[in-house]
Amino acid sequence: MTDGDYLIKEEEPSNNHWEDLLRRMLPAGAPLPDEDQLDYSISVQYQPPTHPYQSLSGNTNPVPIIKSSTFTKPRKIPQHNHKYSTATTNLAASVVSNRLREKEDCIVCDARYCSNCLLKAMGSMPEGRKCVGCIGQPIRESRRQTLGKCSRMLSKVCSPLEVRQIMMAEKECSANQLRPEQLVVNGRQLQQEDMDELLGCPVPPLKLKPGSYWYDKDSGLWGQEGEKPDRIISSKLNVGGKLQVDASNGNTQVYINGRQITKVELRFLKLAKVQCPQGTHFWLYDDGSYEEEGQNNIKGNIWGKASTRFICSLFCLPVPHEHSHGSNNDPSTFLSKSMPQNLEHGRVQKLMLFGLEGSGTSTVFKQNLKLMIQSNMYRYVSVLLEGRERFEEEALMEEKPSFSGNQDSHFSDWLLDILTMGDFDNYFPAATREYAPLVDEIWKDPAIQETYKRRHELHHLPDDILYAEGVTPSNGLSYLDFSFNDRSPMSEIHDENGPSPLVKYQLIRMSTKGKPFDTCKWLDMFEDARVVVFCIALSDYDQVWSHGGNGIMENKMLANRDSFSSLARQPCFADTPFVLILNKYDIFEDKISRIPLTVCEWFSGFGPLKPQHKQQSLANQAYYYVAMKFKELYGSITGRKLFVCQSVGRESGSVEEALKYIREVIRWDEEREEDVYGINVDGDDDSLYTTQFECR
Ligand SMILES: Nc1nc2c(ncn2[C@@H]2O[C@H](COP(=O)(O)OP(=O)(O)OP(=O)(O)O)[C@@H](O)[C@H]2O)c(=O)[nH]1
Ligand SMILES: [Mg+2]
Repeated sequence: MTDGDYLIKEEEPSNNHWEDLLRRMLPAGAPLPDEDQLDYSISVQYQPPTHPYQSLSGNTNPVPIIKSSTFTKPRKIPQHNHKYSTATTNLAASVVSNRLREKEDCIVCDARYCSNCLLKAMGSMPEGRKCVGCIGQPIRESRRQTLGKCSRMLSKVCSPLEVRQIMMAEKECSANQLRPEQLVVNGRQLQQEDMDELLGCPVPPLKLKPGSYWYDKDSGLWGQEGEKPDRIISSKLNVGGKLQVDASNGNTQVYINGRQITKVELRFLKLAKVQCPQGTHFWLYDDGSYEEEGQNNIKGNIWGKASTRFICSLFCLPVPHEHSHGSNNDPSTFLSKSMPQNLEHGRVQKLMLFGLEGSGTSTVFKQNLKLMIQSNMYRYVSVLLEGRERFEEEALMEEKPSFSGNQDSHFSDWLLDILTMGDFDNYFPAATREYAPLVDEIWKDPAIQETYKRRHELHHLPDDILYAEGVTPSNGLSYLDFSFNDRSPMSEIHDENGPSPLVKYQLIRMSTKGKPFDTCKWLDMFEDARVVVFCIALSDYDQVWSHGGNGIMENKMLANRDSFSSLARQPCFADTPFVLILNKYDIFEDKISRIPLTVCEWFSGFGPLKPQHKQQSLANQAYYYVAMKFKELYGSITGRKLFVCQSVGRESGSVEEALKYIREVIRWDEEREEDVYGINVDGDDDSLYTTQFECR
């Protein structure tokens, strides 16, 4: 973008929309910062419009434009200054300004374009996001995952209808499809007509990558050559060669439709109470009914019970497509759909959570546990149960004493029983169940503990299981994995392939029991943290406490401040963004009218403005002030920007918003990194991110 572009914009009629929007987002009573001071990295509770996407797209000029009259000479708009950041509006509010800086790239040659050049370079996009010169050419394979997923920038440049058409074309036009010669099914390379049949069937294999696959025409089972089944597609397609007995590399001597099944499938069959001694040959039909070869007697239906579908999820085995069997509302369908997705993509973002005692850090952590545990609990359970079973088998074979040793607890047997009895709905009726006690109980099971001790022998076990090595929650360190299961209408306007892969996050809770961070040698272990989250109780401003139990009483907010500065100075977090959660907003709100904020000497400069409307409460102003104090402090130590949000630890919704805010911070930081590494190629010196370092 050139200065000329800004000149053009400056001639446009001034648009107060963004100012109004901003005013509503800022803490009530806070003055609209002057243009050189704009800084929205403070989250406030803001009610977004009901249709955030529409509210942005309906605006012909959604990017905030600063009135030119205040500039002495034409100059670049300091984009970084418009960074809205509210926890509650991860779309409408937080993204407005950096949209301008986004780039769209060609899915063939990777050339990148800013929003001004995009339409010129790509025209009407009959094959999706390709430069005009690249139309007709095959896409870059690495871009296949993103086909049909609208970027935020595109959704800004085009109308929703256009976006839909472009995305549809991008996904469906023939030039962008895999080419037949890239696929081998049951040992035979595909021809165009095979491809047409495979991709045109009612339930095609989604997200195909070039490679070799096996396909069981009778049941519809489909997998990668040498692997367990990965999904169930339409049956009876006339594609590929004959299914080979060793297609999935199984060694169980149990066969389904002529294929020797894998160990995990056998385990599943056993849990589903299917009798299958070695040497059994089954016929499995596409409706899930099965019989033993030559017996002409249907024995049951594999997918019939919710419990067996659930077990499939545990073992990452496919279940029939929801359109062909089962209902959308069935929780097990939900699980089975979401779970393999989560497992496929391994990147974990570590969030370090710190806070002095009593700041509500544990509450925030536990809320997150309740809120966010989805697939990970199942992953842990499944891997541990699997491991436990394996060790038990080995113990039996080697005639060692019983593996589980302790007969008192049979929790995992109990869990398996629930699963196989089919009444697990009583135990897991909804996705929002409180899993914490369950996790705890599984954790306490002696056999699981034993399995955990031998976890190095388990291949699929994530190394981050439940609690860190050698440190238990009582030592002040615990962690949990979660992912966000919400869908942003902006980033995924329509994705008929189902949800895109979820990013996994790991919330690591540290308690230093008031010890200064300089003395914590193990902090370096977490150098790769993606974000440092520091939790402070806002209501601490009038509290006194004894730091580290040394008997010296001091104001707790000052103790928080010192602890926070000590953390900000840690070299291992020199490049890690910091988010400050100002917790216990409810108590703060209640207290602030009775006890002035100025009782804390650090806040002696606080002078509330007279509220202009009802919602412009004193608490909001005081929150804003406290946030600014911490931001100044952080800026003076690190030269960087601190992100701040508020929360009420006891309210799960509030904690969820705070976590979403943290996710936005990670995204911004990622975008900033991209720019630091010079990935933007159109010569646009990007003030958004570079100046973030300068911003105080
Ligand atoms: N009213 C209110 N109470 C809260 C809030 N967050 C936490 N609490 C309560 O504050 C107390 C302290 O919270 P904890 O979760 O133990 O926080 P912590 O002391 O930092 O964590 P530990 O050091 O592990 O004990 C608990 O009684 C919580 O229920 C909040 O936002 N509002
Ligand atoms: Mg506590």
